[in-house]
Amino acid sequence: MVEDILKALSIGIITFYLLKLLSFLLQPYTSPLRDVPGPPSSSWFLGNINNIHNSQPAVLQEAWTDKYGKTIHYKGWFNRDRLYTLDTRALGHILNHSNDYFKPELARHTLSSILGEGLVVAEGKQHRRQRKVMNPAFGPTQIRDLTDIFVDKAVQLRDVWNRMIPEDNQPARIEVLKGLSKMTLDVIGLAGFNHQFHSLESDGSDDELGKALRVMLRSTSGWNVWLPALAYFFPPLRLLSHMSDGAHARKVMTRIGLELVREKKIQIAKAALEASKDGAQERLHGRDLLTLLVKANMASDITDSQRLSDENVLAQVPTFLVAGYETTSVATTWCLFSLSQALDAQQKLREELMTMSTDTPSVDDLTALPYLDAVIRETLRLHPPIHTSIRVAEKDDVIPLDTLYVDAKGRTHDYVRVTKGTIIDVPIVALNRSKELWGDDAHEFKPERWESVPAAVHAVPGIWSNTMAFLGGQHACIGYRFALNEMKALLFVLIRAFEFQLAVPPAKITSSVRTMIQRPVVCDEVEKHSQLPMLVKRYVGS
Ligand code: HEM
Repeated sequence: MVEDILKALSIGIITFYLLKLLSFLLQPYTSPLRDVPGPPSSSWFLGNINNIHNSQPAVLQEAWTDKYGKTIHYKGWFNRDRLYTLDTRALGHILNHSNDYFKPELARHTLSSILGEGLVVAEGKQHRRQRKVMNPAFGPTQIRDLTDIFVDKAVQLRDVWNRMIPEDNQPARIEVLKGLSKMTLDVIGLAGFNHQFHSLESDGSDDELGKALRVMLRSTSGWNVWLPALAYFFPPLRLLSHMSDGAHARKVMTRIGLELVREKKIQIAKAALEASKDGAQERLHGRDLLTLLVKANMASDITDSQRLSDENVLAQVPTFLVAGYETTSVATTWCLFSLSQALDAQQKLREELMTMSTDTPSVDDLTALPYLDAVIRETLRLHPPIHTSIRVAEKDDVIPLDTLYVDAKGRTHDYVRVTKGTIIDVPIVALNRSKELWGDDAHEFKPERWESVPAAVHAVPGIWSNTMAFLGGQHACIGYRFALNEMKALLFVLIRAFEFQLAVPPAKITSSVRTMIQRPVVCDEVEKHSQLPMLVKRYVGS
């Protein structure tokens, strides 16, 4: 009898999984996307994935949309249909219905094995809860309070580069990405947790948290992401992934993160106690993101059900580090690249910055510089560090379109239908460079375009400046004000101090492929990974 039940149960389970596998493999024949125009597949196993991975971000997709229209489908793994659209209405729908469109589970699993269940990984109710408690720490007033950290660290970087230039001011060859990365790491350490990485002074090689971060970042690229991905499908492999360097680094980060969170809690409780004794205002002046987050989470005006668990608070430590440091250094590096290709713009910017009589500007000084603002907007439009995002439909849905398409059977549609499980690309760089939106010069660096932008770009569903650089909707970048102020401080200090030229012919600079972040690479030195060698000399006036 028991044997029969076990047998029936096994057959049931096997049938269930076989049916699931069959429906997975049959998706190309059943998907409503099959009649949407799109390129032919290159292989049954990889679909068009390899073509995409072997080309510069969005270049291939741009050729497809030129040929087949704004809304297309292409083939993913096992030839499964994926949706790709530049239609701003469709993208607005996807980004603003974050309960119906999540990050794919595999991506979240891989990310959570590195970052924990922080804001980047959380979805649905959990995401809303985390975001609500975290939003105040990233408000305009709070970021304004961090400006002196941005400026001090920019000045420190300036002094490091200054020492590399000979006295006779012959241009020094400086790999600017390295210095900018050290600067942004020091900034996120101080502004994020009041932690000193000291990477600009001593390479930070002795700092335990810095070491752990470097290992964790290595584990987010190349072959290292395959182990957590495989462990997702074959759970026994999770034992192996627990023994990896990345897992060890995560343990270190958890331990240090716990100490930081505990420290902040004690400080906050102490400040509250002192205030209750003498009725004075709370005296805690911690302005770093983690203090503000812990404080918001302990506040009496939120209910227990809205409070984050210690584990969720802790997960924000690697989340801030990973989300906030490389994105900003890469964006500033692309800005220096663009300014080295547009020397008139570099000089115009310098002249504007020189009108300020201070070396250490306040946030109001930085905000009062329109050309600086335009240069940053143009950089993030043309070189958004994150080039594409990705979502999966959590339910069958009908996505409205602004631009109609004609399907393979000659029928016209003003919507596209997706079924649960369909993967959708969210094009960031492709939309930022769309000629239809920005005009024929969309691929050129022209800060002047921000004096009057085309009306069409108002339809872009991005949170900032009619671009997708920081995405839009409920998952839009929480740190965008932080990043913009940091970039402004860096450019203010560096462009006033130095003149920048490329140290290699511009045609040799390309963008990394197969990486989530678009990093500059010298095409015949790929073994050195990302870098931007520049010739830097002091600006001595004209
Ligand atoms: C130029 C610099 C930056 C760029 C271009 C950038 C871009 C982005 C983008 C595109 C996303 C959405 C990712 C997705 O959902 O697929 C995002 C999310 C996020 N960013 Fe940034 N970011 C930058 C700087 C920062 C900084 C400085 C911080 C923190 C100090 C930060 C923290 C975050 C967090 C926590 C999220 C997840 C938000 C959520 O899902 O609710 N970012 N960022």
